[in-house]
Amino acid sequence: MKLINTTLDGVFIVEPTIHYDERGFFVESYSKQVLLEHGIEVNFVQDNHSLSKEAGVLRGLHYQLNPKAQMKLMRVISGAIYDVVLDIRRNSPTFGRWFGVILSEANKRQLLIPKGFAHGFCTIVENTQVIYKVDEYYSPHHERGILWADEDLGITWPTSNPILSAKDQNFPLFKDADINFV
Ligand SMILES: Cc1cn([C@H]2C[C@H](O)[C@@H](COP(=O)(O)OP(=O)(O)O[C@H]3O[C@@H](C)C(=O)[C@@H](O)[C@H]3O)O2)c(=O)[nH]c1=O
Repeated sequence: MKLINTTLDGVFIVEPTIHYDERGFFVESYSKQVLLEHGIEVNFVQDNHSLSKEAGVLRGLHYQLNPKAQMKLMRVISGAIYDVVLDIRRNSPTFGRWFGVILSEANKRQLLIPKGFAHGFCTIVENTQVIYKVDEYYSPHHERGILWADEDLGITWPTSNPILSAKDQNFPLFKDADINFV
């Protein structure tokens, strides 16, 4: 398992070593030790699992405000997503910049997302299942979002006509978003 830097400080692609044999494969899907070797100390407390039935389901962009902000470790166990993070740390040199990567059942890549990022993904095949760890419990009171299609962000999603929840259709633009990360 190795961690690959991205264009956003603190965001890593986690590339597992996949051991294929005649039975199938074996992979270490999480290693606390590997994260510690990179100076990342995290206590994951909740695992989430979602199914998106169609290609073009877009969930996001989501975050929880401090003090309930979440680090997330995303992976895909069936299908594929385009996974996107947006830097919402006001004093960051990359504030307002985004990064995207394909996570799939086939590549088994994971995305490690620190606190201070909004996050969303769009499925690129049907019946996509995503599993992720978070280090803070769900808190509806701290839940916030940013409109996925905000032109100021310039995110190149795989579709211009995604399937969205009612909640995700009504998030504010980035410039109006409620953000308490420094
Ligand atoms: C996120 C979450 C939702 N729920 C409930 C609330 C609601 O009734 C139902 C569906 O919630 P949502 O519509 O918010 O689910 P979803 O749109 O999949 O939300 C997720 O999107 C991705 C992009 C993320 O980054 C996650 O942190 C999370 O915000 O599940 C929980 O019980 N616990 C949780 O941790």
